[in-house]
Amino acid sequence: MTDTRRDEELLAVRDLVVNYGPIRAVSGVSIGVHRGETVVLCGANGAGKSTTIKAIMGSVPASSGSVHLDGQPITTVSAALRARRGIRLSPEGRQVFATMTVEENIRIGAHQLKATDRNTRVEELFDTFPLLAERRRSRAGDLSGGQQQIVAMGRAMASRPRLLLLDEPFLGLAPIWIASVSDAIRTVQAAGTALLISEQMARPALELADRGYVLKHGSIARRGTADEVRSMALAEEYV
Ligand SMILES: Nc1ncnc2c1ncn2[C@@H]1O[C@H](COP(=O)(O)OP(=O)(O)OP(=O)(O)O)[C@@H](O)[C@H]1O
Repeated sequence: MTDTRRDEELLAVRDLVVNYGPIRAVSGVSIGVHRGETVVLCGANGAGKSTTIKAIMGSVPASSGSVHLDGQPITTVSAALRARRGIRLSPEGRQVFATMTVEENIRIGAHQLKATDRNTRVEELFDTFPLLAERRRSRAGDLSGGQQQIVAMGRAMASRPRLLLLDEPFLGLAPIWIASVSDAIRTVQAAGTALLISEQMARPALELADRGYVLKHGSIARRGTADEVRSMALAEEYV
């Protein structure tokens, strides 16, 4: 018997429509992410990237269409339950808990693990993200944007997700921090975690990706390998 699960997509979004009242933000989007794969969703401001990511996480409802994780429908499942099933989001604007330390932020991310596993996981994260270990006792709000991005990713990785959603991880970062966040993303990839990255600044994200989609006015305008999407994005000035 062949192992069809290996070929099956980890995340399958089909014909997703999201309306905000009378505004249609996402209009029939179909995307897939395989196990261990990195996929970029790029497009201009307002194209519908964040809304697609939020609908996958379950923080905005799908008006129609479906979302499956590992072949199981999760379209109407709460965000909390999706997190338990292995999807985690590092949101646009990082949204770290500014008055808490880096370690406290990471511990919050680990809350769904068994109590006996939490300390081990937190130490594992400090081993894999040395930049977090260096700032372990710093207030998260005192860190630079790039450092906060890595805190947000560490917090999301604390529960060992199978799929990590990154919404605009490079937004507003200086080149040196783009390089550090790229390194942190490579660490996530090395752990075997699948990634879906929403990014207006497509170039650094596509350098890390296997495949990409280009969203325009709420619909998928293009799709292809990272190289193909990079050429399209260059021609259309997304990068
Ligand atoms: N809460 C909301 N209520 C009403 N309209 C919204 C809301 N959030 C987003 N929109 C609209 O939905 C469309 C898609 O927005 P979305 O934030 O998903 O795009 P985006 O590609 O992520 O853009 P950005 O790069 O600015 O985050 C835009 O027209 C936006 O104005």
